[in-house]
Amino acid sequence: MKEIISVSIGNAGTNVGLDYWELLCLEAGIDSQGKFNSLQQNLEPGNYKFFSETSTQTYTPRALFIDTDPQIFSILNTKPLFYPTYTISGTTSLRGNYAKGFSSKYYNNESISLIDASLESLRNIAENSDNFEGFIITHSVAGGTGSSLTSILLNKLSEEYPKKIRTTVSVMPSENNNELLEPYNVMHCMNNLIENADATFSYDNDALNDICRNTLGIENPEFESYNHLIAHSMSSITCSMRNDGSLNTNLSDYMNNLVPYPPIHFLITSQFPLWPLEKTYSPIQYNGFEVVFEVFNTNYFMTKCETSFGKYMAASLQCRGDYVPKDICCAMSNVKIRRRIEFVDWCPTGLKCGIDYKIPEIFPKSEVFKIKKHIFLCCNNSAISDIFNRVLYKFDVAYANKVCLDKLGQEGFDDEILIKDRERINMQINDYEEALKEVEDDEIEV
Ligand SMILES: Nc1nc2c(ncn2[C@@H]2O[C@H](COP(=O)(O)OP(=O)(O)OP(=O)(O)O)[C@@H](O)[C@H]2O)c(=O)[nH]1
Repeated sequence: MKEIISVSIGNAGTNVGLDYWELLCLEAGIDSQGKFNSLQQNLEPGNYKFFSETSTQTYTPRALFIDTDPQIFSILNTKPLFYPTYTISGTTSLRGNYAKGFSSKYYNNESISLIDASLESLRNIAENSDNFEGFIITHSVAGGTGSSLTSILLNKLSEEYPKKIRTTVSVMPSENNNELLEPYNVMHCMNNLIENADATFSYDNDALNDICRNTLGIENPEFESYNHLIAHSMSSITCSMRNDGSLNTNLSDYMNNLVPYPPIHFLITSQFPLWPLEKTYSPIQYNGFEVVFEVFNTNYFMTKCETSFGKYMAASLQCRGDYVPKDICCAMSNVKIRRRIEFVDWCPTGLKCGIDYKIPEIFPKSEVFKIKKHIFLCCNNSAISDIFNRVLYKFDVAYANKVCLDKLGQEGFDDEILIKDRERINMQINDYEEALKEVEDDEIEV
């Protein structure tokens, strides 16, 4: 079992990261002081791998928090669970301007010292690990800090740790966001994710909003509810790594099972059931077939894209809780036909499944019930190109209207850079179109 280091960048990244660790602590029986609370549950030793242990038997998350905004200190100061030295902050937020984070003016003074300090902390965390496998970076692609520092750090990590796996949990913006610089932030950041991340788990605030309203009945959902959903999903991504599961037991399994070739590494997730806590009657007990069938329902996907129009390149199911393996196997073969799930013909991995018999935890202030049978889907579907099309569309509108181009120019971002970035996003969309094409018989090597 290998260690994974989590890095949270910017405001959204920090909020998501904190929720993720809160859930991991609940699942590991570790309290807010980092102490194991034996009253909570029986623990498997593997659960500790994500934490480092001190001589006083205190467990500390292998986690680093980075923000340009110094406010991060006041949030993390109240949380003794985390090492104070692993909170790196600057003096002022980038106020939604990616280019500022990269510009020589700012970069020389502040970004570079933030990144240097972050790399130093990561070296310390890595030295205190037996066999760390890689990184999970939480961030938003739309914020100034979440987009720029993530891009710079990914680049540095690929130089310093070329053999370690770099994954990101990336929050895509809502379609209705009207921040002027956002289209540029998103475009640059997506380019860097294409180049320097090995796998990106994508979440978007519109899809999370729909789930909160339509499934959980929350009239005016806030970030807190979105972040709980993302944290639940992250807990499922890593549960078999923490609990000695049978599928995706480390990050390289995710790569092998879900990423057919490097740029096609944008993954989407869904989970079922999400039973609203406020419902007056207890949750329906779904059977194996029902959970597998429903988890492919587009209503539960945490990224807004038309999966039913796309094709799957690979998909893996993580069953969590009280399952009978035979029921799941039957459900998997039936569901492909009944849901009309189409896989590309050139990728052999198809649909895989693992079971973790531990029932997932929920937040103390949860929106959902604790359910005995939970299922999580992580997949690579060509419909994710919808996101890249939206990125391109928003960029084209902003660029055609010369929105804030002067601000980008002041930071050294000229037309040439912007057009090059645009081209790369276009190539990514073409890659997804290519992926949909069927392989001719004479192209198949025997
Ligand atoms: N899901 C989620 N989205 C958030 C949260 N906070 C902000 N966002 C979204 O993230 C984007 C802004 O990113 P932030 O993380 O706030 O900004 P930042 O990366 O800290 O960058 P600067 O503040 O510009 O320095 C917008 O699209 C927001 O809608 C959060 O807690 N959860």
